[in-house]
Amino acid sequence: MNSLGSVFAFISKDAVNKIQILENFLTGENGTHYLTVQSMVKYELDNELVDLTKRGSHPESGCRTLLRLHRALRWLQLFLESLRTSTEDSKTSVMCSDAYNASLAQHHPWLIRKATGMAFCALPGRDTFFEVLNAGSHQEVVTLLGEALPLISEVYQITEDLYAKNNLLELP
Ligand SMILES: CCCCCCCC/C=C\CCCCCCCC(=O)N[C@@H](COP(=O)(O)O)[C@H](O)/C=C/CCCCCCCCCCCCC
Repeated sequence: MNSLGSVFAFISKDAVNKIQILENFLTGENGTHYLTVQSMVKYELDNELVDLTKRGSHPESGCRTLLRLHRALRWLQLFLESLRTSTEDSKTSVMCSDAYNASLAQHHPWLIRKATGMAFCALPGRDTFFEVLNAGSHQEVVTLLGEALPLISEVYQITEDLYAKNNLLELP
């Protein structure tokens, strides 16, 4: 994302911050509980380490932090699928914003939605995206995406099912 320009810095900064929160749990004194998503959910729920209805004493639990990244993964899945099936005249800004509106947008306040919409207008064209992926010719990238997307879907679905089972999909 950094190679796409500074206008995307506020997005990548948020993603990096959230990954850092999870890495800190993993390397912390209770790190063994953070080796899998399943063990993290069990540990945090059993020990009342998650703010379930409103933000309180655990504003940055592993569960709520992963939930934000999980929702972003859905955006990525939709966007990459669009990119994979796109044609020469497809617009990345439209693909990106359609994917955003079908996923993350419903969880973001007005200001973030506006800022994100403006960032999408600054997106480079489809060819640049294929180059950014740095995986060979267009056809090779399309093949690679065809292999990667089922794995992204699987990861997404495992987390979605686990969070649904534990009523964690709307954590504040
Ligand atoms: C072919 C090139 C592919 C490029 C691949 C890029 C890979 C990047 C993958 C994901 C990046 C997006 C990560 C965004 C995480 C957002 C998490 C979130 O929703 N955070 C909000 C809520 O957090 P809390 O306040 O509750 O802690 C936070 O408010 C958001 C802040 C920033 C806005 C995030 C907008 C995300 C838009 C979707 C990404 C567009 C990327 C466009 C570049 C291709």
